[in-house]
Amino acid sequence: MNAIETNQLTRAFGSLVAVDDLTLAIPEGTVFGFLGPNGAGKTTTVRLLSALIAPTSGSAAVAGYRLGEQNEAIRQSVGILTETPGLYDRLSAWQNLMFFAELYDLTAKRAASQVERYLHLLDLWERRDDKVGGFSKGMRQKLALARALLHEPKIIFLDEPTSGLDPEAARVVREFIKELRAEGRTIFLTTHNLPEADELCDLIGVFRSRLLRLGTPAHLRIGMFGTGTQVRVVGDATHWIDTVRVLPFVHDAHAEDGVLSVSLDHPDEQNPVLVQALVNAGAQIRAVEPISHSLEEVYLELVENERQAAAVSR
Ligand SMILES: Nc1ncnc2c1ncn2[C@@H]1O[C@H](COP(=O)(O)OP(=O)(O)OP(=O)(O)O)[C@@H](O)[C@H]1O
Repeated sequence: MNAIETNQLTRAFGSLVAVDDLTLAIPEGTVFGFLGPNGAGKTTTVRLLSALIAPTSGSAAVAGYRLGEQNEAIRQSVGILTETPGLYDRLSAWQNLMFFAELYDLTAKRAASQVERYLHLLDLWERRDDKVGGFSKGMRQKLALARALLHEPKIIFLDEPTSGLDPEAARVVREFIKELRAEGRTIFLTTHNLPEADELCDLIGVFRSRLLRLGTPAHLRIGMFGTGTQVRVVGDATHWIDTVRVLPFVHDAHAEDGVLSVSLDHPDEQNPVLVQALVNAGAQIRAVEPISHSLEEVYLELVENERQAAAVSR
């Protein structure tokens, strides 16, 4: 089943269309990375999907409930970690969570057991009676995460969950996200941290008012840049360019610093032929590796292409 489905979901603020015709399906148990530049409409999308604001047009189903018709059920099924978690500095960690548990309508007994569970899970139990005003940014973030989870939502929206955290605290949050996924929950992760998205996400949507691309990190890489093989050779790599360009499956090749970069579609089958051709021609090979592009390169290329296309159509 899909945790989230949208169909031509659109939200305008006056003449500004923040979310334009978004059609998307996110299967249950997925970590979905929602990437886009500042002002792309990501927070607006999260607010739409958690039934905090209404769409201008289009439809969506969240946790199987229809947006607009079953909003209360949607709110009960989702947990949200926003960029500015409103915690009460004068209350202790325990009191903060108990306060929010009551807002979620948990019984007093269940609230206490859930608060205890998440304080333990996020390693805040020893600090439960300390006022949150004295907490570090990492501790606050963990507390805000606990708050989003108290009612055991099936779908969790996380807006920049590791932003501003030191590497150790960020790692704790990332590991926690992996545990949530292992429990079968769906995570909708908004982030500008592309290596983090690459590490965590099963599916990625690149978004700038409209959905520019949707796919697994690997598919996005191949879709943007194709596949390729790097061959490191002894001596000047330009010497072997013609040797590989004549191979029928090679789309293109170039050489730099003793490395031949060869664009081809099926490395598993074609690398042995490529290597054989080079050896036959007299090349001495140091290493053969896949060409890998970072998600950051893919993202920047996509957003830049879209910016140029928008400029041309104006
Ligand atoms: N309540 C509102 N009234 C008017 N305009 C709004 C409102 N909420 C958002 N917008 C506009 O919609 C656009 C998208 O904003 P949104 O906050 O969704 O972007 P974002 O992708 O979350 O940005 P960031 O990465 O900077 O957090 C922006 O131009 C913003 O100014």
